Amino acid sequence: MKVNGIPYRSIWLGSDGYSVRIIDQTRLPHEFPVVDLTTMEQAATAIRDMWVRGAPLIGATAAYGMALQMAEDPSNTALARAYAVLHATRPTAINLRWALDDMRGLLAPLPPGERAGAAYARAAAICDEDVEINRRIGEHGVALIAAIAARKSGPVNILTHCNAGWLATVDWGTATSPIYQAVARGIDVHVWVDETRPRNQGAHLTAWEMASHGIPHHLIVDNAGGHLMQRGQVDLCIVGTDRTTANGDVCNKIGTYLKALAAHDTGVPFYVALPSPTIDWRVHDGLAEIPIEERAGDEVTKVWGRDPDARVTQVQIAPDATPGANPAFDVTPARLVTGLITERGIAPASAEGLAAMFPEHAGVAAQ
Ligand SMILES: CSC[C@@H](O)[C@@H](O)C(=O)COP(=O)(O)O
Repeated sequence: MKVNGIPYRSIWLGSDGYSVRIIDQTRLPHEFPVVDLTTMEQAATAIRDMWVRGAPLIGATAAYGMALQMAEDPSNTALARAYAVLHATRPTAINLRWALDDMRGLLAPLPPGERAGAAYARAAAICDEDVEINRRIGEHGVALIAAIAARKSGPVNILTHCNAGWLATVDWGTATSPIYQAVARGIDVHVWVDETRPRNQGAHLTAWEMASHGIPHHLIVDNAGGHLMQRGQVDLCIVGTDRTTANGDVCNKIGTYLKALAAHDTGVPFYVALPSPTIDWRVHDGLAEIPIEERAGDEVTKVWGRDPDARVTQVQIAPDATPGANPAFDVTPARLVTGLITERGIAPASAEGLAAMFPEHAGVAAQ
């Protein structure tokens, strides 16, 4: 997508053909710093410390992390270590393991001398595939928005949680791709952006994306969604996911479940947009089986922002003696999900729905 008229992806290869360029998302929306990653360890830090985040971008960064390692040392020992270090960065998004398994499966059989070239080529292909997948998610999802627009006057009001925008993927986003494509088709949309405490990905990232593209939007506190749904001010919810089980349970940013409950109670359609690498075909019970990342408590007790002197600073909002508890994701059971918007079409959130959409995985899912 464009930033000040210049097209960007969220990750790309440097002109030296070796270093990997990312946007340090911890500094948005106040700054737009582009950072060079030149070692596998830096790629791991970028994922762990959330310079890059969002399930698809975590996977793409891990793929390039493997490539950086192969350029430095293509030995079997280094390959195994890179897999282990990158895999340990964040536990919930399945795209991380998907990308690492893909890279290791490609690289391990090759002679070490061929590994760096193959790794860079595959990492680039993973990025290109992600862009195309997300473009197609948008093509399927925009039909939902167009159908609502056809039967009402005024804008289609869409609520989204966290950032499942282009910054969370390589381009387009998942939840935002239908929105960008609706705007491109001239459909009148308005987006309710959940601030998404504690890290405020909605306030910092989704709001920035919407503002950058001139898309009408309002930032709302996480607690406002249910109220807006009760009053008929939300036509549609679209969120992303970090891991979707073979039976359609959706693990996404903390607070997603509460939005799904409110949507269910008020009859608002609740859709989840996902690229197929976000499906964990081996997992059937999201609540029991998906590891939920526990992050530092001070992400809850402190907030980042820009002060009146334009300094980006952190302030404490809780007493010194109060510890924060910070589960970063929750699981929305499939029964609360209206549909899964994938690159192949919109699937019912069920084992049957997903197996029919992706029959090549049905064998794994049944095990
Ligand atoms: C297309 S991104 C889908 C999810 O990764 C997104 O909704 C989300 O929860 C991101 O969490 P984050 O902790 O910022 O990595």
